[in-house]
Amino acid sequence: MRLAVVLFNLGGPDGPEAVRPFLFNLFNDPAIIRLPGLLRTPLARLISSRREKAAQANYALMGGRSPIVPETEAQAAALTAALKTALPEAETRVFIAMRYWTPMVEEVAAEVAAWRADEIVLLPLYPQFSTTTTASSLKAWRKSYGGTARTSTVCCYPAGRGWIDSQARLITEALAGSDRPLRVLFSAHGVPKSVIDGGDPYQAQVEMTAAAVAARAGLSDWTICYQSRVGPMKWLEPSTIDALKTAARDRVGVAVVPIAFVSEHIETLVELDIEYAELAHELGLPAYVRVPAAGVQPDFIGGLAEAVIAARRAGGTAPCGPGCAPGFAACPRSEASSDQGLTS
Ligand SMILES: C=CC1=C(C)c2cc3[nH]c(cc4nc(cc5[nH]c(cc1n2)c(C)c5CCC(=O)O)C(CCC(=O)O)=C4C)c(C)c3C=C
Ligand SMILES: [Fe+2]
Ligand SMILES: [Fe+2]
Repeated sequence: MRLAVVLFNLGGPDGPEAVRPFLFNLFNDPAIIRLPGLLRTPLARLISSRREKAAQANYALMGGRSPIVPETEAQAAALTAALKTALPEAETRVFIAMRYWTPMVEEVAAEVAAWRADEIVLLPLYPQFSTTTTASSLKAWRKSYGGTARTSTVCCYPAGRGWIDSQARLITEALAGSDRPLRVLFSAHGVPKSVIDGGDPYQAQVEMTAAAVAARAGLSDWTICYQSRVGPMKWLEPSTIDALKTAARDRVGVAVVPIAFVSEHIETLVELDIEYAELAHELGLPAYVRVPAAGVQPDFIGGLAEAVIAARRAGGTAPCGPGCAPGFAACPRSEASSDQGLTS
């Protein structure tokens, strides 16, 4: 039996010349800019050309490219090893499918079909479900995959055991290395507030993750904030910048946890490690510590393997645990439900 596990993430440019087309693909996604194609596509062209230089300068700080693909390849290798032990009877291959740059969902769907998988498990590397990320990737998959394999989908794992344990362990280690008490800032990628007002469960699931991690790690001083704001709309609040200012007023150092990311990329290595570290210094914060993303941390990889096994056992339906997103296109419990307005 051939089992294909497909890991979904956003992707990132693999060189300076890829920055503009990567940004174009992102802003041309109707899950990101909710306008009809006739308006969205020219707008995406305009925004990607306007952002190109500044974005290239940021990617230059990481050697000119995003590390998201090599980071995800390492996760795929670790998950392959975990699944070999857990499912010795299956011939398992873990694929990675990126939404906005190579290896793109469309080409990976063709590869999985050509490999003649008997079974597929779709596994987003987004612990919290959002229409802007998970639903967009799964929709692209469904459009592209032409094979006949029995498919199950993991919609999300905001309070999944392995995911929560990995975060609690990484935070505990970071706090133990500090000579003073720190406030934990759970910093999630923001989304426009209108997305949440439209029923997207992302914010509720981020809050669920943070509360579960805080309980598991026994934290007393913690707060949630949102980074990476783009454009003039109202985004989720408070911003991570405001949370840093509040910590400065309270004269407390911080440990920043990238609570919606599972690997290192521009949002952690540049925004958190350079931009916000500089701001923290300017604000005179007593300490600024950044907790690493989960990467190949064994609890996290073990949790992904468990999610694959549970999805298969459920027979084509996701293991809809606490915080799952019924009513959303990604949640197979509601496979026949509407598309959340993600028209293309
Ligand atoms: C939880 C994960 C993510 C959500 C939710 C999300 C929403 C979202 N993002 C943008 C715009 C940009 N995101 C960019 C980079 C980026 N975003 C995520 C994850 C989420 N995005 C990741 C993992 C990355 C890193 C990719 C990399 O190259 O390393 C970028 C590009 C960087 C930049 O120019 O700032 C943009 C732009 C919007 C508008 C949005 C919700 C509507
Ligand atoms: Fe983003
Ligand atoms: Fe679900």
